[in-house]
Amino acid sequence: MPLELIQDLSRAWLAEQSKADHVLLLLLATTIISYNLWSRLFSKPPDIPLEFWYHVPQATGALTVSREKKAEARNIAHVFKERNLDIVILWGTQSGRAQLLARRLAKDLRDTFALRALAADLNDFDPARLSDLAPTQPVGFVLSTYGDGDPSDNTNALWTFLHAAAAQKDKDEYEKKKNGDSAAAEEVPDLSSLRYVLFGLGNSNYRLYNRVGTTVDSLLQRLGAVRFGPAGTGDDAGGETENDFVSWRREVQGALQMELGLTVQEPRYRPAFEVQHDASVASEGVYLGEPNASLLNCGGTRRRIADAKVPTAMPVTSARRLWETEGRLCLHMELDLGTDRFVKYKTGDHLAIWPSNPDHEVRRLLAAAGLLGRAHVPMFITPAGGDGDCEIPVPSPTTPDALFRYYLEITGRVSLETASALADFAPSPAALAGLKSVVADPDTFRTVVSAARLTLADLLEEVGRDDPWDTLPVSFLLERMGPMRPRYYSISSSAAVHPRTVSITAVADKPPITWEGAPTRGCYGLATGYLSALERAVTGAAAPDGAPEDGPSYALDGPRGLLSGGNLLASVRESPFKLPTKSTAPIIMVGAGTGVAPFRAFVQERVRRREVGQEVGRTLLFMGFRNEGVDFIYKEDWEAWRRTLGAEVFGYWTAFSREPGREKEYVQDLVRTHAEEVMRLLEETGCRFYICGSAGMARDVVCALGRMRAEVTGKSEEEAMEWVKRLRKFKTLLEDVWG
Ligand SMILES: Cc1cc2nc3c(=O)[nH]c(=O)nc-3n(C[C@H](O)[C@H](O)[C@H](O)COP(=O)(O)O)c2cc1C
Repeated sequence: MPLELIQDLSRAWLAEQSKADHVLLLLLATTIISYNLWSRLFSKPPDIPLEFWYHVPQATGALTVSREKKAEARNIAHVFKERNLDIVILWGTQSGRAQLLARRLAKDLRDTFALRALAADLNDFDPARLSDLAPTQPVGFVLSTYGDGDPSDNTNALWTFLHAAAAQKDKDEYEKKKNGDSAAAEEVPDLSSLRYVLFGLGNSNYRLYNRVGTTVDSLLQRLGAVRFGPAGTGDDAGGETENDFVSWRREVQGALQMELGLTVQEPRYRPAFEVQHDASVASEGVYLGEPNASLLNCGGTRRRIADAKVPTAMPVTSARRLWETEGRLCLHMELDLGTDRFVKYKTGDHLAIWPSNPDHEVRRLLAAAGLLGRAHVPMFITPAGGDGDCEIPVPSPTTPDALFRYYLEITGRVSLETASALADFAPSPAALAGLKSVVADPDTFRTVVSAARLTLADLLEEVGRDDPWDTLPVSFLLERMGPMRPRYYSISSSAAVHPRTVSITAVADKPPITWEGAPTRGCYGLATGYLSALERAVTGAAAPDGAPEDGPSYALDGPRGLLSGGNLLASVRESPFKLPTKSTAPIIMVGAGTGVAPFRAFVQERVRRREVGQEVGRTLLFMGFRNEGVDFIYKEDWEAWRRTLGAEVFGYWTAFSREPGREKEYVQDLVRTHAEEVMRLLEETGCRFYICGSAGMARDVVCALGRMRAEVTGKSEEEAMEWVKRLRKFKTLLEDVWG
């Protein structure tokens, strides 16, 4: 509309208005301006969403690192050349096992063939430069699958690169087919000079078993790379990862021998690390259990605060037992996040907890390895030889006591390979004979050692009897035992309601006690054992001198008193398990046992939204427990929240699988009983379906969903499962599961 016409029209309109109209208009304008001014200056800021302020600045993995590192150092071909390497083994791990296996493979190749082999973090290299490698520069990939068939954090960059490159190749081929070979296309990464082998770690209880290993393998080949050996898989379901790895490695050795024309060296143990004890070193610089330099000698306050992943000392502000039976107990713990602005969480995140090893296991390993006399003598750990794996898995200098207590996973089951390798260090013919009798036959080993959950200390004691294994090198222990890794717990509090406090919910198995208050064999549930000891200390429930039923004791004060007064080392890990942004969106939650923990946080948050006047959408919760009178947790919370939200908004149902005199019922049965409403809600925009608990339970619930869809639509179960896949893809279906 031309400007003059608008001016004419408004002039005509104004001319027709009375004085009273003008006054009214003026009043209206003044009211609007005053209202705006008032709300800006005097109103309270909105109570929700607080998540915005409490967003955790998580390290973003490869991207963050890549910006900091020089391009050359991130070019794998350059590193090969610069360090004169023969092979690089790259590990992609979430909880440390792939890293350990990659290091073992590199060490084995050094020992067997005198190869210059390096084990390295995938994140240290730019995946786009894999194409720079020559066929004489082979690479090994050792990759675990996490979450719901997802890559570990440090595999993300490779994962994204391979998917993008393969999609580009598909597009390129399509264009060429359509428009002829001359069709202009972007350059597709060419990996045809890459020679590789691959081992995937997974657990067949999960729906997407070893998805990362299989996917990376096929994408590499799609881009022209050549696998010169078998693609191995290690299945954690039956605890067979170690054995699977050893068989795969044997085949890889054969393939490498062919590929590179190698000769086998005389077999003898070559330590990967040099360890020197030095009593004269100033104690302030010695790591006594501090996880990193930022916490060394700092009295609990870390110096470098810019990384939310760095663990910090968090006080346990309250702890209680939600239930207790003869063999197990369930803990609810609350921790104060303190004042460090980088330590924050969002509803649905995880808390990573760094446990320590129990006193008796530390003592027994020190004694069995002949290190009791030097338990507190500082030692320097450096890489042995120039061409090896230079990364030291623990801080140095440290002490044997700190090494076994804080830095290494010493309570895991000993593997056949590690047990066999001990033969070189047997302190006596009797010990050697004892060792040989258990390692000679894999079946005997499985029953005598694996099924009995023997730790390394158990085995050394068992076969060495009274002889300490004092020729056992500390390097051997560093190579064989993984670095201590945190255990993750779903946070059971809402960040909007408790921004500076997190709560966790954990079930601990009570270890079987048979002598002197110490478990006979191994340690069941390292972190949960540690948390129960902490709970006893915080609540004052500990019996003097640790009565047998109290379980193992721990150095709860931490190194140099870092954790005294009931603190533990923890950090927040971001999780994609999040509530929809709109509080009106319906949500369906399915959880079993402690799997209901994040749902406690979700419902708590929705109640808060209601309390501040927001509308809350339909909220359904299906929970599974064993026994109503025993392990049904947070019953009072659910009841109170249903009263606040109203049954028309919040509905919850329970299934019990071990209720005497009642038929077993599981969460998937509950979901099926409510099929009509569940299916209807899933059609609504923004609806989310959450599952939290064991992988087996999650699989059963997903199958139930597929069947329900097939029944509603009359289509086949395969088609229904495609629909489930789409739910996952579009983040309508979210899972937080464990093996
Ligand atoms: C929370 C969680 C999720 C997992 N998800 C899968 C999965 O989707 N598929 C699979 O095959 N294995 C899965 N696993 C099993 C791991 O791959 C297996 O435990 C592996 O040994 C871990 O290796 P890492 O320590 O190197 O990360 C999962 C394990 C955990 C604890």
